Amino acid sequence: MSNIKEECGVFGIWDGPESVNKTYLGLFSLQHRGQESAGIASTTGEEINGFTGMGTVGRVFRPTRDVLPRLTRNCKGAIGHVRYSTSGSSSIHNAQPQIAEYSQGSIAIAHNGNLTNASLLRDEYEAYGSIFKSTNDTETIIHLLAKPTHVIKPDPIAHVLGHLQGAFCVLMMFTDRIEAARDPYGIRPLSIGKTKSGRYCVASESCAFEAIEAEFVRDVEPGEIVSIDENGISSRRFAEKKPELAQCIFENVYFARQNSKIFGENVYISRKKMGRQLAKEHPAEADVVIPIPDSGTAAAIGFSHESSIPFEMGFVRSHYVGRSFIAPSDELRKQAIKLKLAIVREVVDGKRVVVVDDSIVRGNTTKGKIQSLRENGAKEVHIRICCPPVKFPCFYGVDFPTKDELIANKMNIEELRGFLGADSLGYISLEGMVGCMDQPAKSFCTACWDGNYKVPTYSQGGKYSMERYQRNLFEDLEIENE
Ligand SMILES: O=P(O)(O)OC[C@H]1O[C@H](OP(=O)(O)OP(=O)(O)O)[C@H](O)[C@@H]1O
Ligand SMILES: NC(=O)CC[C@H](N)C(=O)O
Ligand code: SF4
Ligand SMILES: [Mg+2]
Repeated sequence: MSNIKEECGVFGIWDGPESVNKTYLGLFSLQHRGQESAGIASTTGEEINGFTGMGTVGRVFRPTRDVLPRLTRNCKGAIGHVRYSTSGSSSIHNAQPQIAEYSQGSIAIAHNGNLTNASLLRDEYEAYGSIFKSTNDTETIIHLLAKPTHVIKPDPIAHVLGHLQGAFCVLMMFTDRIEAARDPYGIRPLSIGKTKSGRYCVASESCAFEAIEAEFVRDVEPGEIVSIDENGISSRRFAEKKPELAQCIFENVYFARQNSKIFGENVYISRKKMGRQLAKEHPAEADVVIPIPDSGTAAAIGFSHESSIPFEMGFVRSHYVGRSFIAPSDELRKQAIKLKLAIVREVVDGKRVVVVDDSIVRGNTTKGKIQSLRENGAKEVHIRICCPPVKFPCFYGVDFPTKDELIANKMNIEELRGFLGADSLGYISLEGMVGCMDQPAKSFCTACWDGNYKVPTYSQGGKYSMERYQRNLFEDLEIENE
């Protein structure tokens, strides 16, 4: 498995008793963004109920648990979350949506992204006696909302959002509405959809709308708060949109599903364009182009179109192994790569093969598979990668490892080619990759490739920076066994 960890996914809808089932379906289609825990919270208009569990959506909400019907009773609206931990351990106490009671009533909160000042804020609140029940960044938002000097502000939510730094697409559900907000840099995606009956929903990716037969309306603007309730939708700002956005282009390269529209562009199309660009920058003399599925597939099609080298599926992917990078340890990641990708000998035997993938992070996937291609008779192996070498950590909600673990920091491209056992290795250029997007380069974050962190990073204490007094020693077991 890869060492990249998935993003979280959020979904919210105000559609009466239908809301819970639609949230379940929405989360199902966002499953690729996080498989550690899942949860749904619903409101009756008077109270908020919720359920979270470790594992995938289907597992947490398995029919024998009878949770969905119970959450549906008198339901007016619902929000949901799928998590891959980037702040705090992978434990049930960090699963979302998190529900709390405070002086203004009940709140449920679901968050995608990473707050870079959460640790600082937590220090401040703990110094005044606040007790946190989780060890993630998200709970900090609830404490900010509950602060007596904040509840009396004309718009407490806008005020509190103004205190947050880093990446946040956050859904806050109160008994009478959902408030959805996106950080002023627009780091993570968040879109608005509309059901056939005219009810509104929000989701991390537009692929969730397809699952409930809703149509894509537009993205939530960076710095915008969208309110969804019985009367429909309304919008206000908590901050101006930054003139230079920092939309995570890694969403387009790797995270998002290919039928989603991310930052205004279809993911499949942008990946295919990147594949074409890659073929222009690093052509190869070969007989066949094969992708490392799933995320390398669209880029490989683009490479094949541009180079006129036939496209084949030389690897088949087991759909009974989840997206590989979610495994909690390197050993399990490597094991999962073995189980996940098998080679079709008939495609590669005696051939000069171009292998296209979206990224190399630790090199587990590429290293593991090149050797097997040789064993299956490939005459030559040319690796082509659809993003530049990943050299810098991400502090905005992608759990990239530390700098030292990134293979591109351990060796140069020629050394890496030798290490991987390839005949040639070519990465798309940063300009080439960004140039495939419709929006100008300055709209995107590219920090993990060029170290240009446009958004302040403050606390860099890592994933466990708020787990000061206790660590969940059974994190791995919890993921596996719940
Ligand atoms: O260099 P590494 O550390 O191995 O990480 C990079 C690999 O991991 C990801 O795939 P993954 O299997 O996680 O997801 P996918 O099934 O969506 O392609 C990515 O697409 C690369 O193949
Ligand atoms: N990847 C994410 O967006 C995770 C959200 C939040 N930072 C958490 O760790 O729970
Ligand atoms: S550092 Fe990389 S992964 Fe993180 S937000 Fe920026 S582009 Fe995305
Ligand atoms: Mg992949």
